[in-house]
Amino acid sequence: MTDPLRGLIPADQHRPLGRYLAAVAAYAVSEGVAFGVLVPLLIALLDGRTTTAAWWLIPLTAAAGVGWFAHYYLGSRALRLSSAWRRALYGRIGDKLVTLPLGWFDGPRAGQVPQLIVGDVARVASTVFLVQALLGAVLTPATIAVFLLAYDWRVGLAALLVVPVVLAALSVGRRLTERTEAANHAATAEAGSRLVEFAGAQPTLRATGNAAAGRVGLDEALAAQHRAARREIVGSLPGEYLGELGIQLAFTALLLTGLALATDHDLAPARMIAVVVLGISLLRPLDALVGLGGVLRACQASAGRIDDLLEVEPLPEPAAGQPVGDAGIELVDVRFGYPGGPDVLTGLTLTIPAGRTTALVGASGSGKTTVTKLIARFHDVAAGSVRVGGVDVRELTSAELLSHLALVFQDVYLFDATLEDNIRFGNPDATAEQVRDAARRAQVDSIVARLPDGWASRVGEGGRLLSGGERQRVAIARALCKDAPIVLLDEATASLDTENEAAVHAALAELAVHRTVLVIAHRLDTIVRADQIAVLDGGRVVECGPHAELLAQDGRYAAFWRERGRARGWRLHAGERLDREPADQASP
Ligand SMILES: Nc1ncnc2c1ncn2[C@@H]1O[C@H](COP(=O)(O)OP(=O)(O)OP(=O)(O)O)[C@@H](O)[C@H]1O
Repeated sequence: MTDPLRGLIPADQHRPLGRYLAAVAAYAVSEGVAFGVLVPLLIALLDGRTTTAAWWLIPLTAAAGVGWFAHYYLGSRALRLSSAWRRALYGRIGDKLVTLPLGWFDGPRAGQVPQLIVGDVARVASTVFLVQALLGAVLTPATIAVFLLAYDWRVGLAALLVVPVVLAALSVGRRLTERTEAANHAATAEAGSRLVEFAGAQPTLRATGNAAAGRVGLDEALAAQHRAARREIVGSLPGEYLGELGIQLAFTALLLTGLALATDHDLAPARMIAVVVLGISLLRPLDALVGLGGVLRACQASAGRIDDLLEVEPLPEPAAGQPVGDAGIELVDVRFGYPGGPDVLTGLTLTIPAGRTTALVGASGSGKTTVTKLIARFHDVAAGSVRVGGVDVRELTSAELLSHLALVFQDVYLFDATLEDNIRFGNPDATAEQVRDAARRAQVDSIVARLPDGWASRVGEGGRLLSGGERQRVAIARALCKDAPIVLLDEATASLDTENEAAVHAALAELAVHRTVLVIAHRLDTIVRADQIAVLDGGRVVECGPHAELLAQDGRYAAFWRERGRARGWRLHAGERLDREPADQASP
């Protein structure tokens, strides 16, 4: 077994694995012995010596008995080992996931986790069965070879000489077949994902009256898959024929050797038949051996991916944190860029006063979300510092930091549980009264009223049974239940109906009471009401202050405000009052 696989074997499974391997070896050798013992039995039968043949039944029965016992033991052992490995790997991956930097879940590798958990763990756990097949394909022919050499070294030597030729023919054949198989697998996977995409895009395609155009990519993928399948059928034939040809030639070589020896009277015909049959049984498992090579490589690749995840370093943390002062936040000369990308923040400085609401505005991609993620320490800054309550976030343990923060992001995740369970998730120690109170303040009780089972209604996986605005209200209730002094909020960009709009606003107003709120503001009235507005541009804060002050400066913010106002058909009156409540969003 190779390194990545070996590294994933749980320490407490080394001994059981050793016993298992010994049983596998005993089983494989017993099979070889059974084949070997068949030769004298066959010779005795062909010579008409039935009593001698009957005596040979004793070692044959003994070998079969050992094989039967080992096989029985292996069956239960393999299942137990593989489920122990699977359990241990799930445990290690679970333990790792809770230590991964939060930013890891933003990255491309996070999308591979389902495949890792479903496919790769199962494949690594199945190596227990693979080892059995591999050892069988090596030890059984090796045992047969010993018998063959003992019965007739010339036929034995001929069999051993053709082994590398057979292996080479099988390997080349297998490679040819795998190449066309891989192309077909890729084309099939592509067609599958196009079909899934086509299904998911139905509402958009129909709404835009573009259903036919949406099929183009799918039809192309299906045609490509059809071509690849045909190529696989035609392309795999030479490979299969080559492997088969190698085995046939090897059989012929053995047969000719036996015939030559029999013709020269060096080998009795009965003995010749028996040893040639034994030689043929030595070559047969080689086909399986070559096939198992590909499976082993797939297992190694899976083990490598699991290993990569387990190797991800957590962000360094102090053993003990420091007392946090008030709920203010400071970002001082912060530089940050995502791995492999340009700097997103290029010396950003911002003070977010405790107990006040600060709105972040800026063009799409200007780094608003990144600022909130740096405060929650999804990533570490490249230069500068992020301080919460006067303490650098790198000097706090992650549990301590997150205990001061409530995150209400747009992609809020709700569990397929009841509304009550979802809200309680913010604070598992909350009493039923506290949960209901948070729900009431976040306007969740009106959702409860419309659901068939009220508080006991489940919200579906990811909260799909609720609308976007309702999901955000549950997330706000969760934050209220947690009662953290700092709230990082990404306001919903989805258009909300009037009722939801009003409810979300009321919930947000409740959340802002006595808390430090940093809101990525998309709605104009959220911006107007903020205590201060920070305008991001070029990776820095270019303007910061209350709405009236920034308007008076007549700088970047005022230009943005005028432009948005014109675009939405709104007019700004003296005193910064909008002439109507915005029912639309405005992502600056
Ligand atoms: N996980 C990530 N990996 C790599 N690049 C990222 C990642 N997240 C964001 N970015 C990039 O960083 C830049 C800033 O993104 P960010 O999401 O912070 O901007 P934003 O102002 O919140 O944008 P929007 O208003 O559109 O949500 C963008 O160029 C974005 O493509």
